[in-house]
Amino acid sequence: MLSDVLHKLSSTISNQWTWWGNVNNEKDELTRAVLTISIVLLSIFFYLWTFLKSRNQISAPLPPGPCGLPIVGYLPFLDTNLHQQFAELAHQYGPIYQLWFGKKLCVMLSSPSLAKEVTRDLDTVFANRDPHIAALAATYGGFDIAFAPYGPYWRTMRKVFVREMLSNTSLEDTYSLRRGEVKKTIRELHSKIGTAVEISKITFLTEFNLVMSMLWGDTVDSKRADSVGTEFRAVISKIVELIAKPNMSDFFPILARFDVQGVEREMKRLVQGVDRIFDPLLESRTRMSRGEGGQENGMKSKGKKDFIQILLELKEREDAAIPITLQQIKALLLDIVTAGTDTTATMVEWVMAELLHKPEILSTISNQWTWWWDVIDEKDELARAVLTISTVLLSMFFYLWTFLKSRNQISAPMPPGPCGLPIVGYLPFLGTNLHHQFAELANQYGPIYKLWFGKKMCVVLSSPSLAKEVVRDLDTVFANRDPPIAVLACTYGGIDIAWAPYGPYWRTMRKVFVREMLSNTSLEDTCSLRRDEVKKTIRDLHSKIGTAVEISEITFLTEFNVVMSMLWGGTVDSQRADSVGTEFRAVTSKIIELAAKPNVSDFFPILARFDVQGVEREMKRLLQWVDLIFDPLLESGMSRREGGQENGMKSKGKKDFIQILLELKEREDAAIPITLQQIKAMLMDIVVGGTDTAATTVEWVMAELLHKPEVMKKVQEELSDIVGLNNVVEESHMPKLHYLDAVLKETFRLHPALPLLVPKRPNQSSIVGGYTIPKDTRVFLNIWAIHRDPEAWDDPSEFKPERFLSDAREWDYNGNNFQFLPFGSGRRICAGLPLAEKMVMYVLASILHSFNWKVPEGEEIDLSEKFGIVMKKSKPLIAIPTQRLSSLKLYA
Ligand code: HEM
Repeated sequence: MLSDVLHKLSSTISNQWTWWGNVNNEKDELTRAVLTISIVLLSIFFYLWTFLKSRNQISAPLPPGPCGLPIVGYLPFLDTNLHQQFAELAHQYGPIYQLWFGKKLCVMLSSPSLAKEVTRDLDTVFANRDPHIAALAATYGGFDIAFAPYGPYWRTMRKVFVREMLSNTSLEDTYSLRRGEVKKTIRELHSKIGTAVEISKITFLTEFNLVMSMLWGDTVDSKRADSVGTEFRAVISKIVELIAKPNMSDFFPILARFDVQGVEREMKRLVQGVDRIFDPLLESRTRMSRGEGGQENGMKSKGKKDFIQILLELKEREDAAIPITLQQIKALLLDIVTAGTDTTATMVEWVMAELLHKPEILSTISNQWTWWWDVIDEKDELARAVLTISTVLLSMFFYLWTFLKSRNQISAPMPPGPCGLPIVGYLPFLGTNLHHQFAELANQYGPIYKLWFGKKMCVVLSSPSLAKEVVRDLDTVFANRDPPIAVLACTYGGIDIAWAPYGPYWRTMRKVFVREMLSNTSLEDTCSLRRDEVKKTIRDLHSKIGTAVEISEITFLTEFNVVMSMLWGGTVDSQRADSVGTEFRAVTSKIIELAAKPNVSDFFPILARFDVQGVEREMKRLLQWVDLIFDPLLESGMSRREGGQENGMKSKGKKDFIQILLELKEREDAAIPITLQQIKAMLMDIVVGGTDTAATTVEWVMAELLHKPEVMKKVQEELSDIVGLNNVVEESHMPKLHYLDAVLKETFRLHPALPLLVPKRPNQSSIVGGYTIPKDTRVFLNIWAIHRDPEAWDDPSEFKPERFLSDAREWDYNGNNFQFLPFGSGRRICAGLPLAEKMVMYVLASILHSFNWKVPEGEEIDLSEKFGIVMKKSKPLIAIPTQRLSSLKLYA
């Protein structure tokens, strides 16, 4: 029985779980039941284990703090003046201590150095908010600036606010409005001379009118503004009071739905009050902007737009990366009006109270500051304006930080997606062609959806706009990789370029590679090496004229030899290179296949140590094999250095890439020292990543051309025109081969070498397409689906190179057009791009110019795909070359 179960377990895994749904006899059913129970038990064990482990893992202790009572924690001991109570507790427990408020752990910080740690050193980690239920209700669900989660939405809102309302120019343009308001207050106070006035009321109204006039220009008439201001004052003070009120629902989420203290209900009532004030003002403003009232905006006289006008315009823009709704505008207004009025008014009241308390200071100030009222020149006016603005800004800043308590809470929902089965998630339903299956799921669930692979959450993105969000707007967050165990095994623990975590190590490795191997000068210096390798291929093919050749074998060897000669500067002799290349091809395709194979160790970390499928073991075996190739080559590189013959490109006084790497390895002063293993990891990237991708691309182009003889004819006509039948192709011809370039681009569109790019892993939770993607999720960008999106492409499944010629848009490989990303985009875009483009074009042009090609008799071109990290043809392409150029000399 046990052996039966184990047998089923292993065959299950290798068949990727498809039998799960297709049991056809009782024995199978029994096995399935036993398997399910084992998985459940294993998972429980696993959860217990991870829980215990995570408890033991936290190396620094939690801060000290008072114990409080069971369940309610410190809540029953809270005073009304929290800030004073917290300061007293800090005397007892130190500048950092913890308190439990029900189920919520709170940490108080009360020293400048801790403030610096949180707001400077760990700024991005602590930049999130922890809005109370009351705050969420007051801000239409956290849509304002102050409570929005740290991410692109917050960034957009804040940018709009700071740039449009608080830029130097806007502040200058609105100076007269502020002056008008202050003058009005002085006039009003003058009319009350000798009678008692409530300072906060006067200051609130002044600040309120000031902010309102900056928002609305001068479209709200002053009487209406005053009455709105009085209403607003009452509402705002209640809102601010409610936000700060300890609320059971915040500390016991289970009680939240009952709203025991009625805080949420009361807040919603207040927000309705705010709506009653804002809605008519916004409606009349919308009518005005549409020209119904004739007057376009409140600052028309100066040809400027007031802030409301700008917000309303943003709302109407359909192409905005983050569209703004009316509710979001209101949330923003509420922030500005609340932060800009109550805080400032309160500060002024406090200053007045202190001054009245200390009459001697008041008299000094009134003597020194009389100019505040009696400005006599422009300089004074400017100083007064700057001071007023600084006070407003400082107060707003103060307000924004008052409610700071960090927690990684994101209010957007999780993406939709299929449920899958308990524990194993969607794993049993995975097919062989993941990119096709992902595209079908996108048709069902939309361009962003989630899947659970065991314990691992994956998100698949399949639209240009989502691609943009991830690789442009949130590039640094998503620049991390999520290497599977198999990949870690073959990259010496992820120390190569492609899988290294985003950070200084990756940056150094990538910089060394790009600067030393792929700079324009290096590419020029190595041009003759590439020419020699391509000539060799042409010679080789000529010797096989009339016989069937496997295209990918030829192209792999060519690309491999090109890369190897660039690395070793032509020092590896050609026969040795050819035999190494043939071995390498076999290993490379196994490595790439294994790296893409679903591995239960990745999805159930508890099983990783058992390596149930043997993927890790197999990968390590392949790596030993690669070591057997690289080690002697590296040793010969080292002995060349020792033996005086510095490098393979000595004749030109240049260093080959291996020499540069070996030199770096010996440098003791390097910021990030490079070891031999890191050099080998980088070589793996270059050789494995650079050859198979390029060779497969050439094979796809050839397959499409043999499938469409009319396109092949046009390509060869262009070659005859540009190169001439009496010449061989040179790299210098490439910029003129426009049609071949379009053919290559169209092939990349239909058959991108990496259909899901390299999976990304966000280093913090973020919102993409309105959904939360939690930290450490595995994120796939399905560029295969994007490249065939009918909304982005006409006849998306048709091979039509002309679209890259006739379309007025600029097409390149730099990842700026999010409809077309064959090399990825953003920081982790393909590092070998300049070489890849050169090599693929050069090899293609050469074999298409030197030979005519046909498929063997009775064979048909098969264009079906086989998924892998690199997407291959499911059947290798076989074709027969015949001589095209007249002179035999051109093949020598
Ligand atoms: C037709 C040829 C090639 C294609 C289609 C291709 C495509 C790609 C893609 C899609 C990525 C991942 C980008 C992302 O995740 O956004 C990538 C990464 C990479 N490629 Fe290429 N590549 C090609 C050739 C090469 C060559 C020739 C080299 C080196 C000589 C190379 C070196 C790399 C490296 C080092 C990375 C990792 C970059 C990083 O993570 O910073 N590639 N490539």
